[in-house]
Amino acid sequence: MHIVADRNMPQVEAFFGDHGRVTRVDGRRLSREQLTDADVLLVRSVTRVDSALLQDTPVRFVGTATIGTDHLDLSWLEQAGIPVASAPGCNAESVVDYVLSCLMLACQRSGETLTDRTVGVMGAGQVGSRLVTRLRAMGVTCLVCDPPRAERESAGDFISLAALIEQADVICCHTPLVREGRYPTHHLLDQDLIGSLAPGTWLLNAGRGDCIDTAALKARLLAHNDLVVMLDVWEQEPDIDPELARLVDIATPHIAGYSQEGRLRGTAMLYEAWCHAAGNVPSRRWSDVISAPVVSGITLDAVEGQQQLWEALVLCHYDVRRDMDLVSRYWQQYGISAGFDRYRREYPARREFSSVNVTAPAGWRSAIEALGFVCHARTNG
Ligand SMILES: NC(=O)C1=CN([C@@H]2O[C@H](COP(=O)(O)OP(=O)(O)OC[C@H]3O[C@@H](n4cnc5c(N)ncnc54)[C@H](O)[C@@H]3O)[C@@H](O)[C@H]2O)C=CC1
Ligand SMILES: O=C(O)C(=O)[C@H](O)COP(=O)(O)O
Repeated sequence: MHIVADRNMPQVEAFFGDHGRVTRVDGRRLSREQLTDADVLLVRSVTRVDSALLQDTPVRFVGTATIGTDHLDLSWLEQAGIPVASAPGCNAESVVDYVLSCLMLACQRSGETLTDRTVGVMGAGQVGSRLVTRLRAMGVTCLVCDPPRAERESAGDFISLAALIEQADVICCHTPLVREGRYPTHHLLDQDLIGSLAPGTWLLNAGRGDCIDTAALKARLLAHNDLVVMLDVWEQEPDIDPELARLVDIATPHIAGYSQEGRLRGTAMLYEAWCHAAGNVPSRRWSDVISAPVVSGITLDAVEGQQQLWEALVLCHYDVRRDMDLVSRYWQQYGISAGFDRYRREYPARREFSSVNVTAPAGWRSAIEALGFVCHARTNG
């Protein structure tokens, strides 16, 4: 068996190596000629998988180690009878960790307390619903907009996008890119909605870049510069608008889901799906191949308040400024487009909050666990 895999997918050899030959490719530039004897194709979000790529190739299984599937022509793949696997939820915890790092940095910069803000979450799937769970456990008021879920579920406290924009002063976008159907998300935040954001609103996008009309966003920032904007995803990646990247408060190159756990779970989920399709029993799990964390424990002592604790803990473990600073160096050195992809390829290790055991006075246990860390409570503190 010949397995062709994106070079930016970890540990493919460890999972698939016993079953065939693995060839690594640059997923951004993959061509049909590279697939003339491929049986299995494993991609990331940067490869468009459609008839132009796969027609007349022997590929009989496609796996994408991502949550989003907008880069796959699913209807053509179904018509062609090629089984497809994605990795729902694989990196959702990682994205939530990223969002919390951004929010804590915004609090630190403005001197605000997160519980004084109201967070509006657009898209309450694997990522959005986990974010809401953590924020509500922290005591933060959350509003949720998810029309497909609102339609399907009788219970739930979903509101419209217009109401969310009116009532929330932090807006987090976690919608997939959907171009057709009843609930399209392309430019979901359009010029009018961007114009209606109250001055001082924090706007974060870790869904897909095209869900926001970024020309309109840039125009507003140039005219008023009255929003705090945090973008991990962009229109036209990797060739993103450098002026917009300079204007926003946090600019990262689509790495919200890049925890080591998230990336390994992606590979492992494809391996499990392929085993299932091929009638094999999986013999490896992601936890078998992950390396030991550099930091596995943090001790908190003289904590004065909840907000101080959250900022200290989150930014001590994962400070998003690391990624902002490093990628801006990559952009200077390699240019915007090449630097964007290169930083993602060489992404420095990041572990999820749940990998860290926090030792702290017992009274802080719930505030620590709400964030997603493991807490070892000291009764004498
Ligand atoms: N920045 C990054 O590194 C990452 C980005 N993503 C992106 O985040 C997206 C969301 O991820 P998941 O939560 O795992 O996906 P999911 O498929 O579990 O959830 C998406 C949710 O969005 C809702 N939705 C669909 N159309 C909507 C609309 N018009 N308005 C509001 N909500 C709508 C759906 O009903 C669903 O509940 C992915 O599709 C992917 O594009 C995912 C992982 C990492
Ligand atoms: O899972 C998703 O969906 C994502 O957006 C991934 O984090 C994107 O990572 P790559 O597949 O582009 O490496």
